[in-house]
Amino acid sequence: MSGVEAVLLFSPNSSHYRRFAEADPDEDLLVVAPNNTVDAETYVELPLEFDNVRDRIRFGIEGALERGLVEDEDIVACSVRIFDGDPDGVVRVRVTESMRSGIYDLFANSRAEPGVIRDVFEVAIELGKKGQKGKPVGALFVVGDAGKVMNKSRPLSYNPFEKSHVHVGDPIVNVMLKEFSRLDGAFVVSDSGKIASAYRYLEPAAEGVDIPKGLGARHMAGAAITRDTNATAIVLSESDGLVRAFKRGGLVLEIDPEEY
Ligand SMILES: Nc1ncnc2c1ncn2[C@@H]1O[C@H](COP(=O)(O)OP(=O)(O)OP(=O)(O)O)[C@@H](O)[C@H]1O
Ligand SMILES: [Mn+2]
Repeated sequence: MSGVEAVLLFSPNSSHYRRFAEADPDEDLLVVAPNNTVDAETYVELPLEFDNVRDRIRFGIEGALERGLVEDEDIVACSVRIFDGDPDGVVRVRVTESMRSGIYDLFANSRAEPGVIRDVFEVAIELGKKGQKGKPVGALFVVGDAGKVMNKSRPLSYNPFEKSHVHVGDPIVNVMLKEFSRLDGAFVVSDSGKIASAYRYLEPAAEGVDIPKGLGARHMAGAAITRDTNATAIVLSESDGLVRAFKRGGLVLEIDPEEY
């Protein structure tokens, strides 16, 4: 394709991929898909199939940016599926540095399953939009590496999820999470999305944790537990209404639920 820096093929089938690869062997061809089924040389993992084309493209480009495969101001062509079936559309996009939101890193490189991160993230966004009965509410979700997280925390109250085998993403669970978010402490969620506990008081070591000044104890505890374990923390702030994610002891994402 002329006038573009690279061609991004979103979830191509093998004949589709071959057609592009043979048409112009010198072209920078990137495959963006959940799995590299076509054995592409340059491949960006898409941890989730986004239904929305705009989200899918933005996410794929962010992944390519993270990997240094495209850069600010590049014009790229994205071959994507817009209707059902095989890729059926091409969208030209100007890559901008602002596409690097942190979402890609959050989903692609977390220990928990990407779908679990998404489900928890969506609960936090929804809670942030609506609050609890119209009042702003805060919440702290610690996702992944749950055994270690449990070892570095203690219960503030009885655990309503004890012996239950419920998972995030289940509509009834979302109602429960929102209900329990009025109370203190953190939710602990396993790699596969099982809710291990509510009302956990986190006791991680806080040295070496570097988070923006002005954030309080909830954010500090959330950030610190991700340095002490391989968990990801998703925090909704009661005071400023933002959803933040922490990994490896640092802030990776900050989003206003109203704009998401
Ligand atoms: N170590 C901890 N483990 C679990 N939950 C905690 C911990 N520390 C604080 N919290 C929870 O965070 C709540 C708010 O605390 P604080 O106001 O200090 O946090 P914050 O970071 O300013 O969050 P917000 O922006 O929501 O006010 C507490 O009421 C408590 O439920
Ligand atoms: Mn506070």
